Amino acid sequence: MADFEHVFAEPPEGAAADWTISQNWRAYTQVEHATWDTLYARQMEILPGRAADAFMKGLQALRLDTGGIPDFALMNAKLQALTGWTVVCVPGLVPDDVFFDHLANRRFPSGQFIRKPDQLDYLQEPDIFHDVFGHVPMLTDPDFADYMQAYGKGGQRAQSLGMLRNLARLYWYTVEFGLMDQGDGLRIYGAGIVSSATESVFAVEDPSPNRIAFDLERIMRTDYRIDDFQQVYFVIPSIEALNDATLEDFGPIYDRLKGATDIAIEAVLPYDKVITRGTQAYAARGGRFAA
Ligand SMILES: C[C@H](O)[C@H](O)[C@H]1CNc2nc(N)[nH]c(=O)c2N1
Ligand SMILES: N[C@@H](Cc1ccccc1)C(=O)O
Ligand SMILES: [Fe+2]
Repeated sequence: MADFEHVFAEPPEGAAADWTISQNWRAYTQVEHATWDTLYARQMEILPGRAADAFMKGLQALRLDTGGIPDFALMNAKLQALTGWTVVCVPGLVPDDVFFDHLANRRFPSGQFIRKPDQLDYLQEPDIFHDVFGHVPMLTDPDFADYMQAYGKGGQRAQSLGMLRNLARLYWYTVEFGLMDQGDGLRIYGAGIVSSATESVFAVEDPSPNRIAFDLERIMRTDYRIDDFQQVYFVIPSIEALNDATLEDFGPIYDRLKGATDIAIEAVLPYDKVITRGTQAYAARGGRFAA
């Protein structure tokens, strides 16, 4: 991660001790506001029928479509009234302990910058479109709001126990790339998917990836890829069920994980509850680097 443009080892100049910076909303250019509008409009063509109802409802409630990059002062007034969460600005990826401290206090750290017009489809670091459009709607859901705070506290604990590599996979396969069985079909709730035009279609409809029922310990043993569409998605029955499954003390689970092997990204295990078994054709032909 060291060569990412927006990663720093200590709070950069102008940032507070908790790494927050001012959004400085007035400084965004017309091009930057237009980038938000383009990305927003594109997702609205794709997400109805694919994104979870909880996501669509949250998006509506926050009114992130009033033109341009949302002003956090206005957005936070709505969000805070709903679930007590606020969004704060950070210069980019922040260290894990800083990230967890924000979540544990119901503050979601969002990048301040927006992607350049030539990066609409792919960028490595989270920008304000991913962080706000992707993450914040779900924070209006009371159960999800509690889950994220619990994850922050759980992260602090995992870090002290040296188990962060395992716990980070839970975040990855739920908060970032989670699918939900909504009853009327498979739906997206993961921020990394809903903020991506291409993965929004791939995650729900493509025959390539495996889709496997949520299994906490299995997820914490499963590798993930950060550079392309996922080869496996895990499906929760509901946000409430996700919350229930993660309330238990992870101590004994961590003890078991210390002696367990990692599970390959494309593996399907005998005990997996398989929802769709993938062909893995997309990854086999070279993923996003395919000719
Ligand atoms: C697991 C770990 O906490 C995770 O990679 C964190 C690190 N720092 C971050 N910092 C920001 N701004 N946003 C993030 O999503 C994260 N993720
Ligand atoms: N229950 C977990 C904390 C946690 C909750 C929710 C998500 C992640 C972690 C623990 O004991 O460590
Ligand atoms: Fe994210």
